[in-house]
Amino acid sequence: MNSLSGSLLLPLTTATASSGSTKISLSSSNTVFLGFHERRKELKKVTCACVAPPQNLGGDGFAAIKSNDSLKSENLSTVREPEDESDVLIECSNVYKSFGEKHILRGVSFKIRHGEAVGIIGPSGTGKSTILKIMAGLLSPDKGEVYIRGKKRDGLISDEEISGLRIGLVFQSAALFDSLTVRENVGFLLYENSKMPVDQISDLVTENLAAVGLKGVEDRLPSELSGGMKKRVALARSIIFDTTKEAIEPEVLLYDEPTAGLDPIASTVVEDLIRSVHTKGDEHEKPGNITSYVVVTHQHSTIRRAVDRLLFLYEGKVVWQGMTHEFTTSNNPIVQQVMINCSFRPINSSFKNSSVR
Ligand SMILES: Nc1ncnc2c1ncn2[C@@H]1O[C@H](COP(=O)(O)OP(=O)(O)OP(=O)(O)O)[C@@H](O)[C@H]1O
Repeated sequence: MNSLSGSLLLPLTTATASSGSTKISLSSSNTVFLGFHERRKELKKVTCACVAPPQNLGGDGFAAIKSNDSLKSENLSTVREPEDESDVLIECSNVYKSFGEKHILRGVSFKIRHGEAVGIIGPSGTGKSTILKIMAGLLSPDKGEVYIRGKKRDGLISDEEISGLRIGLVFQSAALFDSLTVRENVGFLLYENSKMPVDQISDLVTENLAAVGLKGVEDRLPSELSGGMKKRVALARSIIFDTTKEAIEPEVLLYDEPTAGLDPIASTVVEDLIRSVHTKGDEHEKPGNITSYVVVTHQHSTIRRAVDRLLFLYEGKVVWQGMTHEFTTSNNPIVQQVMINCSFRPINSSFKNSSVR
């Protein structure tokens, strides 16, 4: 059974999730005739949390590190400073993942540090969403390790009870529960998993909806919202937390193409919201706020507005990583080819359909 904690939320409407040996599947049609209490019981099966033991945090972790993973032709093997490991929240080490004959990830290694805003980019089908799901603990690697605050995760998040870090995944599709109202969607984990009075949860839902620029939509169903509004509701759901808890673990939020399908203005709103819920590792951060986040994106505006550091995934490996502004000036031949093929432009262009092969 999946564990539940704070604001971590992995709702899967019309989707299927594997959880250890248990396969969970839920479609909106499964829930449409149930009352709210029953529907919550039903939906509770598909929420899960990932947590790990606390360690001391510190440092900004923003140094650009070039990787020499698969390319030797570029200046990728620059001398690396000794690294401070105490601020590493998530580490993927030599991760491999195949689906049948398709070898998608072939030795992916990177670290997500306290306070970071990281983007994962790369050609379509290169495994960006797959590595996000592995970080979230929804998929386990075939080979390699995932460390959560220094502790090796064995299997999926549902397989163990560890505490100290919340990891939230915001799905590309927003993945709201179709049969629940906006209020029920946003407050879902608190209704289910906290001792907060219903009225207090309702107030908190309204507060979090206001934080993402939504007012008066609490009683609407997801089908009554635009695509951009759905994404904002999903964001509100991912940042809500139990305000009665004394200690709130830091949270890493993973966004899978948060601006896909949105027009430029709606994209900008979502990108700025992603920034606004980020604490940037401030010493006096508010509990419950997002400590670090990772965004999988094809949108240049998202890269420019919402991300500080980039990981470039290509043919199953991280072939380049560095600060966002360094990407456009990189000497890496693959990066340069992407720039030429995709006309890397500042605002709202996309390289989703391009190939660097
Ligand atoms: N559960 C699965 N079963 C089989 N194949 C899968 C599964 N998940 C992903 N794949 C395949 O793995 C490859 C990588 O998928 P993934 O969604 O991670 O790529 P991506 O880089 O995020 O692509 P895009 O940019 O188009 O969203 C694709 O070929 C996809 O079809």
